[in-house]
Amino acid sequence: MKTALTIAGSDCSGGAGIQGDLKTFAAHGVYGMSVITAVTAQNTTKVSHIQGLEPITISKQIEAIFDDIKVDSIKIGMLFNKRIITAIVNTFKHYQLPKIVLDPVMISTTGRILLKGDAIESIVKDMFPLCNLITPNILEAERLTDTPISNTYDMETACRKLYELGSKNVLVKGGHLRDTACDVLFDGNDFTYYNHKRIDNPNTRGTGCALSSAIAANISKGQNTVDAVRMAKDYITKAIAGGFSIGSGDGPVNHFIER
Ligand SMILES: Nc1ncnc2c1ncn2[C@@H]1O[C@H](COP(=O)(O)OP(=O)(O)O)[C@@H](O)[C@H]1O
Ligand SMILES: Cc1ncc(COP(=O)(O)OP(=O)(O)O)c(N)n1
Repeated sequence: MKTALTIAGSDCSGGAGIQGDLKTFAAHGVYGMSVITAVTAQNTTKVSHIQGLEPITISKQIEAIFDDIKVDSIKIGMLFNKRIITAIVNTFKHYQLPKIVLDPVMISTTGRILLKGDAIESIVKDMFPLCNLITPNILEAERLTDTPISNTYDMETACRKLYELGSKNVLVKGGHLRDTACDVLFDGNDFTYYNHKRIDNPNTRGTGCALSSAIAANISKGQNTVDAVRMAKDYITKAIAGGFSIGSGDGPVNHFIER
């Protein structure tokens, strides 16, 4: 059995974060494990509370897993603050790491800050160089490169700038562009474009989490990065098409449809 680990925040409503990641791993037939960085109280309309965990609690979770179990890939999501990032990076130093897919989660679709300002610098300096792939959305890529993005040409420019920050591959996701859902991958030499039709369904909660954990699951199963992203993009497209309403705000993507 292949394994995958998510290091992320808990979303009690089950659409994003740890809960969305574990559903994605299960749908890929990969054994999922989790290290929780923060507990959020959120639903389809808002994030009402966030409690970052103490760094020691995060380090101990990582040690418990790596001291005993072979980890075939890691997905990293919500990191929340600088102390948490430092704890993870310091604990990682004791282990041989598999490929890491990092979704630099900064803000929820419902508008709540999920990464404190002073933590952005730490992610870039300490985390990006450890990663096989980073998967910023348009807003995150704009923030990280300080450049506006409105089309695929701008996405390529952002990919080049982000690549210089140390990750081996960069995927800029186009879900927030108006009339396309094109994602752009850059490996330092070549671009790969994943161009799917935009789906008209507001129930897209957890798309970024599901995409990055699907990529990690595919890497666990031995896929290279280009194919892992292609398969994950097919997965998320179907999951968005099947997204459903469960509350008064936008609902989650669907991990349970026939594929
Ligand atoms: N309406 C949509 N139709 C099709 N694909 C979408 C749609 N919205 C997002 N996606 C895709 O979902 C994935 C997550 O993208 P995005 O929404 O940009 O990330 P995030 O959830 O981190 O903001 C990407 O592959 C993106 O292209
Ligand atoms: C705990 C937690 N982590 C990440 C997110 C953001 O999820 P994402 O898939 O990027 O997008 P939305 O669900 O916000 O549309 C989150 N909300 N909570």
